Amino acid sequence: MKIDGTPYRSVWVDADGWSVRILDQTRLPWQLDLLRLTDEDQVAHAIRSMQVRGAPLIGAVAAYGVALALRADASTAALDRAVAMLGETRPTAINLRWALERMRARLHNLPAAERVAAAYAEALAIADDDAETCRRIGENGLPLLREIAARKPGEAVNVLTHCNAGWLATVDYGTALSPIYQAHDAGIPIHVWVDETRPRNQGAALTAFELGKHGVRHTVVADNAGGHLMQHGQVDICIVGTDRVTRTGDVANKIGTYLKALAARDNGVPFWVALPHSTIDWRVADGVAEIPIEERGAAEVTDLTGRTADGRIETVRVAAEGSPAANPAFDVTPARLVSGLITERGRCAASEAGLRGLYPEAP
Ligand SMILES: CSC[C@@H](O)[C@@H](O)C(=O)COP(=O)(O)O
Repeated sequence: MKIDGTPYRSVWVDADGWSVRILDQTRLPWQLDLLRLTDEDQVAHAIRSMQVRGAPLIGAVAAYGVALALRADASTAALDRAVAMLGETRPTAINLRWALERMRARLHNLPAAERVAAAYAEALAIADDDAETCRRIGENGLPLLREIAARKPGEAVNVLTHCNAGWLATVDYGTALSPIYQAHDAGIPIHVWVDETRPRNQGAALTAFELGKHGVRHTVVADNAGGHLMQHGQVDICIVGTDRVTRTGDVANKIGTYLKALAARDNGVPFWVALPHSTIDWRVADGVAEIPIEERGAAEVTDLTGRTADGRIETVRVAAEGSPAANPAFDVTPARLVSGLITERGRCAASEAGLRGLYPEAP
């Protein structure tokens, strides 16, 4: 996708042919900082600190982290160490484990001398796969928006989304935002309600930034506004991304997603979830009981970061001094509240039968 006319992916290999470049998402939307990562510890730090975030993107960046680790030591022990260390960086998004397992499977049986080149090739294949997958998710979600547009000629289709499931969360195009970009490019009038997404404000900072750069009309709302908007007929459809979908169709996503699904159900608003194949955890059946939910630091809740009037990026405390805070970063929306899933292979019911219909080869 483009920023001010320049095409970007969210991760790429530098012109030097080996170091890894990312956009520092902790500085967006205020500053466009390109970071250069040169070893697996820097990659782990980038994922933990959320300089890169979003389920598909952290998988792709971790894959490059394995390639960087092997440059220093291509032994099997080093490969296993890098996979284990990078796999510990964030617990909820299954894409991380998916990408690392794919790297390990590709590299384990190769002679050490062949591993570095193969690791870069595999990481690129993962990145390319994600970009193409997300493009297709857009194609498969587009008819939903077209149908709504056909029912209200001359009026904008109002979509509500939570967190950032755009190109910044993937290698390119995004998941939930991909159909929105395709609809906008096809001339369908679209307006997006962007949940701010406390505590880290991925909606206000990243989704609003992306949509603005693409020229998509949008409005940032406080997280708690969604129910009211739905009651008043101002939301035609909710589309969100996800960090892990169980084989039965339960959906883990950024904290607050579940409440939006409840409000959507109460108001008869369709609630769709967009995901790539790498987000499905075929090993898990019960999302609420089995998906690990990341607990992040209290400071993300008690403090806010933003730009001052004179252009400095500063963090200020908003909670009362001394009050403790809890920060569960994800929640699980049970499949029964999900209208359907949008994947690169098409749309399906949020159920084991629905998913297996699209992925018959799954374990
Ligand atoms: C295509 S991204 C889907 C999800 O990863 C996204 O909605 C989300 O919850 C991201 O959480 P984050 O904590 O910012 O990594």
